[in-house]
Amino acid sequence: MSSGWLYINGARQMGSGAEFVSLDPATADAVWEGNAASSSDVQRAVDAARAALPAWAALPFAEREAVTRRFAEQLSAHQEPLAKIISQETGKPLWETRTEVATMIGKIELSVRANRERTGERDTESGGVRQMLRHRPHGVVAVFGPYNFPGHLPNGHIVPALLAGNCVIFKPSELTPRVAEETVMLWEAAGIPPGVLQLLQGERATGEALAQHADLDGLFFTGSSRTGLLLQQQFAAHPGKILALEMGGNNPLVVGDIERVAPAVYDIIQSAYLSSGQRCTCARRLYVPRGHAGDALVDALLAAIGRIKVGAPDADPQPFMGPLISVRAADQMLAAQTQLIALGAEPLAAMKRLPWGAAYLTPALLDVTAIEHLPDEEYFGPLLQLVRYDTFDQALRLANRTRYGLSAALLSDSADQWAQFAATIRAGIINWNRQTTGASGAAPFGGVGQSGNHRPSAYYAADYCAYPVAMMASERSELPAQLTPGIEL
Ligand SMILES: NC(=O)c1ccc[n+]([C@@H]2O[C@H](COP(=O)([O-])OP(=O)(O)OC[C@H]3O[C@@H](n4cnc5c(N)ncnc54)[C@H](O)[C@@H]3O)[C@@H](O)[C@H]2O)c1
Ligand SMILES: O=CCC[C@H](NC(=O)CCC(=O)O)C(=O)O
Repeated sequence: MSSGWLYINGARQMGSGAEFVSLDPATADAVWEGNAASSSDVQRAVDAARAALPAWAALPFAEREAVTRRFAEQLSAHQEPLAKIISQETGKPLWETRTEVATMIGKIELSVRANRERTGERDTESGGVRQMLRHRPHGVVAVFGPYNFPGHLPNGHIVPALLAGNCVIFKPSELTPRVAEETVMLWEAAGIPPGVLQLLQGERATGEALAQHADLDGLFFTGSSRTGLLLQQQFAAHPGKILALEMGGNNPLVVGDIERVAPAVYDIIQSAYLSSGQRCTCARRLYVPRGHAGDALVDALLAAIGRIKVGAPDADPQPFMGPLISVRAADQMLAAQTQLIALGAEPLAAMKRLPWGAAYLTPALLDVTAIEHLPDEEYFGPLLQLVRYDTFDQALRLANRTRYGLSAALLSDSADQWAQFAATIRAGIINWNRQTTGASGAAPFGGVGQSGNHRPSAYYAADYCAYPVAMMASERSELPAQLTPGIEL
């Protein structure tokens, strides 16, 4: 177990707030134990960031880029230990956390490219006037991370923010402090200057103290819509601060006209149960036509669900699904299932707790067709709701019946159905014959409705990390050939 620290002004130090612990969800062993950052720790971190900002922002881009590239080297050198730590603290199988670390490494190159392409410089001249486009960092920004990708998703804010010249205060999820600590150690080894990247561990109180700090210039958040909406309300009084919200989804997956059942079943499983259903892009609602073709698909899906391997994250051979992040999260999923059944859902495959740990659940498929008012909730776990439909138009209408709008996918052999789907569905990520999960870091990543605030991340993260400055410049002041009417000199 690691004895936890904060990282303020280039030094590791104990927090002076409340004690908290992070547990391995597979074994319930403590993984990290330490003290949260108190409001005075938050104050010291903000002061150190403010002091470090002028020098960091003034560095040539190439020098900031060099630090991020050294961080990528550190990640490569520590790929396997970091994957093991992520697996231990989240319960995700090792095969999956290895891809998470690989994605973190890939993020550096993508972010350098995105910075140049989306927030680079432009110089033109017209009639003796130079026109220049520059981008400036916002200043001191906070990054709040979720537990489900404790390495990759905060990294997706931190790397572009640092490249743009901001100083970052990182507040990871209280469920994954150990991963954050390890990541910051790699930044330290990469030579990040004191005050430029700091780590404040803690629960909600630390998050609130940081989010509400008067000297913060912005906050980049990935997490639940519930927390995101609270932050949105707090920031409403501060239009000068930048707020980027990447939030949840209640994502639909529609099955149209298909001939081959097996690839569709595979895509459904990858959509609904990947990461034990703990991805913001996971499909939560599955629309399948009534009739023989739909029945055959549901039968094949049920058979495949029954064969999904759930097991210890480090087991050999590897399972597809590990435990959920915590016993509490598993309890909440079981409660959601009970509630849906009480509303009229038919459990085709009921979610069950597995005997080898209270956070382990089997994947569920509930037929919710009979529920007239289906709750528009994100159930963040391995629970897929099946709706049988009569017409494709009806399926699209139902799919759009959500306040969220993150991801959506269509499984269909029909190009006409795809054209209709792509034109009708309201979401930031829309796929055809591909799973709803596994979005590309080389594209913008964000959603509409309560999934975000129109500041998409991934390739477009560069946009919210800097603001544009348009300049027009002449070497000296000149009188125009003709004065504006009404002026005499
Ligand atoms: N759209 C995306 O890119 C994306 C990606 C991953 C996860 N998510 C969403 O994240 C959720 C799962 O993550 P989670 O449970 O860690 O989210 P969460 O909202 O509980 O926590 C996210 C962060 O906010 C902090 N926080 C919580 N309450 C706070 C408050 N009142 N004030 C300030 N900070 C506070 C937490 O400590 C944590 O660091 C799901 O809803 C999922 O869909 C979205
Ligand atoms: O849980 C939410 C993120 C899921 C993941 N999305 C990305 O990785 C976006 C790309 C990026 O940020 O680089 C997914 O779609 O599975």
